[in-house]
Amino acid sequence: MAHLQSFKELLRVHATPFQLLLKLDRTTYISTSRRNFSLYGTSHLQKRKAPFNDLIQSCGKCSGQSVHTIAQPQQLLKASIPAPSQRKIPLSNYISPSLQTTRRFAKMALSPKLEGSERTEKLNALMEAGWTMVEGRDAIYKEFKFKNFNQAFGFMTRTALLAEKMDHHPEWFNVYNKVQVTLSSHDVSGISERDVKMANFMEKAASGLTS
Ligand SMILES: C[C@H](O)[C@H](O)[C@H]1CNC2=NC(N)=NC(=O)C2=N1
Repeated sequence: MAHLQSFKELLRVHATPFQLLLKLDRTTYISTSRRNFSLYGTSHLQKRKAPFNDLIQSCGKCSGQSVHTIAQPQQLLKASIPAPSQRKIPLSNYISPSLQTTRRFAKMALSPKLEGSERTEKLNALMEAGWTMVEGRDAIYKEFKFKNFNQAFGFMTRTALLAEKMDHHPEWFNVYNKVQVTLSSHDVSGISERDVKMANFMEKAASGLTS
């Protein structure tokens, strides 16, 4: 598979250095525009040297933020993606992005699958509230039981408005006063902060309504 050795190569591939989107790895993406570039990633500085560390240092603004911006185009041209063997970037990772694509990858990078102690802490709280883990996939489930259909549908309506705002949608089934909900983030094939946020919203929306 063709590999990109440097940013120059990427720019050659793309011909003009703006609106590039490159997936550096599972949780780190870079999108550039004519004026700057942004690194999307949850721990691009913590876990390993960011591929554009020299640019980030030169900017001096990044304090381990998840999104880092700004470099001048000429700096980008100088930047090279260090390519130790395991970090060669397949050309197939190069994505000529629509705005929506950029947003989608940013969402994935900024809200990856929950892991470690943060995951345990957040899921335990939801288990206390009656959520359960889904057998065979990384997802959470709860059945809400309301006084009547009206209240069940009102709950769904409020959640639907949030889902559209978050661009994050539940898998659910409603019959009369029951709403069975499964939450998972399809783009990262597991439970992310988005699912925790939606579950907590549902708990509040249902409080006082469930029988
Ligand atoms: C194109 C659209 O933005 C994506 O498909 C969104 C829509 N809603 C979603 N909902 C959930 N639960 N997971 C997703 O990955 C997801 N992605």
